[in-house]
Amino acid sequence: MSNRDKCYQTENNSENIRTTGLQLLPKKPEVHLSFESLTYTVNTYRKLKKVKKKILHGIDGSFRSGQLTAIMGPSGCGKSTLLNVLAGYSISGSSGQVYLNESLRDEKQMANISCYIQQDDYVRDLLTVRESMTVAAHLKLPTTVSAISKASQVEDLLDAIGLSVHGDTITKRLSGGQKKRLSIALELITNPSILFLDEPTTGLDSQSCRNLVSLMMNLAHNESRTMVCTLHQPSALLFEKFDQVYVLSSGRCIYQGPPKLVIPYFAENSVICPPYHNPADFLIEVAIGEYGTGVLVELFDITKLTNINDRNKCLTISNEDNEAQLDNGEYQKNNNTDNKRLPYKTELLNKPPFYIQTYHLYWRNVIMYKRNKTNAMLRITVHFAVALLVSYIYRGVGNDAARVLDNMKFVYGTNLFLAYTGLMAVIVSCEHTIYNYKEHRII
Ligand SMILES: Nc1ncnc2c1ncn2[C@@H]1O[C@H](COP(=O)(O)OP(=O)(O)OP(=O)(O)O)[C@@H](O)[C@H]1O
Repeated sequence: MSNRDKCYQTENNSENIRTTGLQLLPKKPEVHLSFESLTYTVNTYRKLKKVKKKILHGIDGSFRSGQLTAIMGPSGCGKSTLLNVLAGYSISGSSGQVYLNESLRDEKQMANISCYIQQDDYVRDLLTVRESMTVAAHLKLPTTVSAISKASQVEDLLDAIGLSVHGDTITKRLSGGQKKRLSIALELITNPSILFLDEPTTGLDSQSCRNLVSLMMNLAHNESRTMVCTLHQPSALLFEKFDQVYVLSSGRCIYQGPPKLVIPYFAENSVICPPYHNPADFLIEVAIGEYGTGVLVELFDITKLTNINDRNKCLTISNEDNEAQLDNGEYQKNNNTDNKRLPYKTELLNKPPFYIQTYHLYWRNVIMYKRNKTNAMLRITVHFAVALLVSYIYRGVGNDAARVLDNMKFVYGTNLFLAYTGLMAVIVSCEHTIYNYKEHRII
């Protein structure tokens, strides 16, 4: 059976979601991401005084390749901050060690092997799905890859992600779930080993959530990627699909392990889940402190202690062992043989040169201008109107030597007008520009 045929059908869904191993770039190595004593501090201001605020309090953890991990916790507990720090977006203010297998994280390597899919879908509204993918392929893949190969990879990925039938649809017409899948496909072009997703299920209905989680699960299980996402309050059905959950409470870890072990683990620490309760809701209630802050302190300490004893910190119980461990009543066990940090090395990706990137960005903008006719017509009309007005005011002035100062004002004014109207476009699209910078880890 070819890789293409290894399709995966989600339960009770109308859409097929498939993953594929067909990639132009060589498969990047499996990467086991772990971190020790991770702290993140920001500056806040109280009555003009700078005050340091700790958001992450020296947490440890480990996210394994081939697993889908959900970072959970109440709002404001530091989920996105943890994702930003791990992905290398928030460097200043953070301390502690982040490991890629046995090596300490290197910023360039991290950018090369990972991608970060943010909560907001930054897909270009006016491009079709296929055009978005093609531009991304031209911007991200090396020039040694031919245009035909890039096109075939785009088709392959669209097929894999279940969007080939929507290839010619303008992205603003896509549903929320389809946009999210397009965001993932855009990142899969470079074949990353680690995918970070910030609240991917927010705003999606239960069916789309299930489809998306199934897709992430496939990417983790079938292609041995390390998938880490933040999650708010999933349904019980969705919750148990994850391989691992990492629970934060006020910037501290209170649990890491398989979802099935949550209830027995807390029960062992005298926190009993009420019957018929969604375990995900129960987790959040514990993390908020509804079962007492004393329990939370105990849970911090136990998790920390387990982590200190374990070289790779927080719990990593392999899936096969889950049932057996559940039966034995063993929860946070160290798995030293599994956790050995493996050597990690990968070649940095050669991005296309600046002039090629500029060329593709230029054509992307031309397409977008052509599709946004109202905007283009408005700009042309404004320029014509201003030209007519200025030429009427300055009619016959050019030949009059007594009005040199007026001529100077004319040159100054027209230059200013042209510069500002050009700059305005930059200011309006500034948000996207910042995102692009972030995407390429420039800031
Ligand atoms: N640069 C910053 N300056 C001040 N406070 C910050 C900064 N960044 C994050 N915070 C604070 O850190 C806390 C954690 O923020 P974070 O966005 O990580 O929470 P979260 O768990 O992702 O929340 P949500 O689920 O609501 O998105 C919040 O209280 C937030 O206000």
